[in-house]
Amino acid sequence: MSGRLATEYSAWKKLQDLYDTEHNRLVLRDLFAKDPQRFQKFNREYVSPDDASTTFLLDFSKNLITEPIFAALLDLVREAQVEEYREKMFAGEHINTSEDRAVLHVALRNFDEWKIPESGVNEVDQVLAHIKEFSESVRSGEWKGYTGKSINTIVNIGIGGSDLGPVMVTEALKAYSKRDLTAHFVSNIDGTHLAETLRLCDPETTLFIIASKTFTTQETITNATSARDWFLSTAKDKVHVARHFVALSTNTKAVTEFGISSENMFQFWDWVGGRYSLWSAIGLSIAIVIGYANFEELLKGAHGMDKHFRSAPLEQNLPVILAVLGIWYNNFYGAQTHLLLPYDQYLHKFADYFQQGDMESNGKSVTKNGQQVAYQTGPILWGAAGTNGQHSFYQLVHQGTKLIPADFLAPAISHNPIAHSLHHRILLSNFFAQPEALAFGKTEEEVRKELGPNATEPLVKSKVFGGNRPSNSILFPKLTPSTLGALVALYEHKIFTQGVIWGINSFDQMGVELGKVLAKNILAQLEKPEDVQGHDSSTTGLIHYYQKHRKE
Ligand SMILES: O=P(O)(O)OC[C@H]1O[C@H](O)[C@H](O)[C@@H](O)[C@@H]1O
Repeated sequence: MSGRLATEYSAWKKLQDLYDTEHNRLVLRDLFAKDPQRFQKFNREYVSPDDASTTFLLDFSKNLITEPIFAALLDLVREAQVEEYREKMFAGEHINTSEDRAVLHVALRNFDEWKIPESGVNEVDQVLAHIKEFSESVRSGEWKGYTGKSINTIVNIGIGGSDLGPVMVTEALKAYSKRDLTAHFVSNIDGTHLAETLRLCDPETTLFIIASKTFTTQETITNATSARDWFLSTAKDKVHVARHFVALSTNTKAVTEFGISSENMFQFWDWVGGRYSLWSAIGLSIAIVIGYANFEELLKGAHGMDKHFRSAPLEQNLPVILAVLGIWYNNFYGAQTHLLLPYDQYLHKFADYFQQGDMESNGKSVTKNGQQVAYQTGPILWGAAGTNGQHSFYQLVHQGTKLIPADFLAPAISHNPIAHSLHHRILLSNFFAQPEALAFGKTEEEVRKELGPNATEPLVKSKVFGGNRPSNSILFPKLTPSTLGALVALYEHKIFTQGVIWGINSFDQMGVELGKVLAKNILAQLEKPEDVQGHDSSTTGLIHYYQKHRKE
């Protein structure tokens, strides 16, 4: 985030030399065979500074690194002044330079630990109290709809960061949810999303939570307006809107204009980035679903990781370690993507969540100083919950032509130990086996031995696993609110660290604007063919085809 080109650092040049001279020798089979201490050297246990039960193990021994490479990667962190930029973030300096904003999601879970001199920070506790009071009154049934019935359904209407965080966390912590309360999430402008959701709702017992930082996002405002129309088609009187619509936003004026009174608005601030907002008022649906005490545990878990990130020496600092390993593959091995593979069904939205978190943050190609980068920045992030992915795309990960570094995550204990934990033991055996198979593969010799002398050459070749495919394994006791908070914050700070090294601004998202502007222009031209002006022949042809075939 210094804005310097990463390639100018001497540590970068050193890493390039190390890659050029060493990479042919970086064979995991050999590295493990030569060094019985390899696991000891390259694993770290995280224990939250606030709560010893929030803990996990990061095993990064199955990476294509040696101690000198690891040391050089940490030198890069020092040279890029990650520690200085980290302090600037925590101090509330405006490190989001293009928008002249502080980056203070850490202030949303600070619990008075650090004094941060930014306006709004002193209002965080007040908003948390509002979330607590409101979520408790909905959960207890005290909050009544317009006919006097309690709320049994909530619908969060929001998109991007105003959707993905609440969706991911409410799924991840379903074991803690109030089972007689249903939560829906409507994000897409496609009317199908809202229509199919409203079919499941009763206007008398449904609460709509309109989540939008800006309160100008076309999808959210259109969905919210249609939801209000649907509600009023039964409730009739506008005065009832107050019992059934609340807003989460930084934009009081637009919220009031929409017809939601300020006491039903949950405030946050421009220093909360959309993709870092689940800790803010945007988390209201989370608090309603899992209860405020669990929501606070989530925040505390993240805060513990903030403290770790801020104080642990680099060689012990888990976000930093994940960040530099990512850089090693992304920038020196030429890996294009990174996999997130939680072996936990509850985390089935984890990769979706971090697609925005990582790709909207680090999908940039100019530095903070406006220079074009001549190196790769943020990876394409993808993933799925294990073991589903194994029966889908793992073929390519094991035997395809691409190097795809992966993070495997799993809980030691399941919330659902059915069949005497048989399911969980099978799940975990896969969690242990996959990184092993990726790293060590199966040699031609092993295949020949297994198949016997009559096997054809093509069959032998097709069964060889090259191995040497790197991965991290993260194993935690149980998926609790606090552990989830720590894991999310771990990846947030990883993204921060990588952004600083690449010299980019991880906290704006200019790349999402152009399409929005063009869509607005096209929306005004959709009625008549003669209105379609100013486009290339492809876009014009497509719109004309639509106009010929639409039947309203
Ligand atoms: O919360 P909103 O203001 O409605 O914004 C929702 C989303 O809009 C855009 O797509 C931004 O790129 C996202 O970062 C943001 O989360």
